[in-house]
Amino acid sequence: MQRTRIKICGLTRPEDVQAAVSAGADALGFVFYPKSPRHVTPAQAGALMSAVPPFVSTVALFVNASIDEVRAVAAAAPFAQLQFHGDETVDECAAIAAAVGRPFMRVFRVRPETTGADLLAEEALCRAASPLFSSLLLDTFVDAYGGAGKVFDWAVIPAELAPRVVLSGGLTVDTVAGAVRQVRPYAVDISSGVEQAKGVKDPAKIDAFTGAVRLADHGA
Ligand SMILES: O=C(O)c1ccccc1N[C@@H]1O[C@H](COP(=O)(O)O)[C@@H](O)[C@H]1O
Repeated sequence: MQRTRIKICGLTRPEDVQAAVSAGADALGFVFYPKSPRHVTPAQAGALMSAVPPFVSTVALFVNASIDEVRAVAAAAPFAQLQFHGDETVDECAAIAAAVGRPFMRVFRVRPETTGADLLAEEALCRAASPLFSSLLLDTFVDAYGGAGKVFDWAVIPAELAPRVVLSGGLTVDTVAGAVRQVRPYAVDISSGVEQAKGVKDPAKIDAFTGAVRLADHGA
């Protein structure tokens, strides 16, 4: 069985980057949405990313940003992948990704009425739109866009889609093992669940989170 990849999002401090890397995170997320308490400037992100070792990926998260804003970040911070977490259309995601030459994840913010067919249709649309599309990231619909710690009903995820999705939305140290066992996603993504305060990560929670994922991967 494949191991579940782990993304830790919303890093703002060098010690939090170090904690996530030490805990074995596969990807680190940096938020370029000015309204987020986890927002970093391009220069701050460039400095934080310079401490990330070669085989750990970096993700730049945007909410309704323009091509020029994404270009400005790309010039200052060597991120590996984009995460579009707003109301961008699929074509806008594809155009921005092409402009900066990076693959992209597109968020689907799941509502109570969302169906499995909706998720499959969205993934097909993204694949058709761009060779740079990497995966759907599933989060819970909230007005504030993300990082809100809210869970959706994972039962909506079709079994055939699960191995390709990034599962997020209110995951915690206590719930992630159940999520991995139930959904078997490609990856899990967490932000608020491993914080001690907004924008400040808790190294013990990061360790516990990655440990819980690994145990669940091994059937424990
Ligand atoms: O982290 C943020 O502040 C944020 C802001 C705007 C959009 C998305 C954001 N984070 C992403 O939200 C989900 C869920 O986070 P949480 O674990 O429920 O706190 C996750 O994909 C983050 O990458």
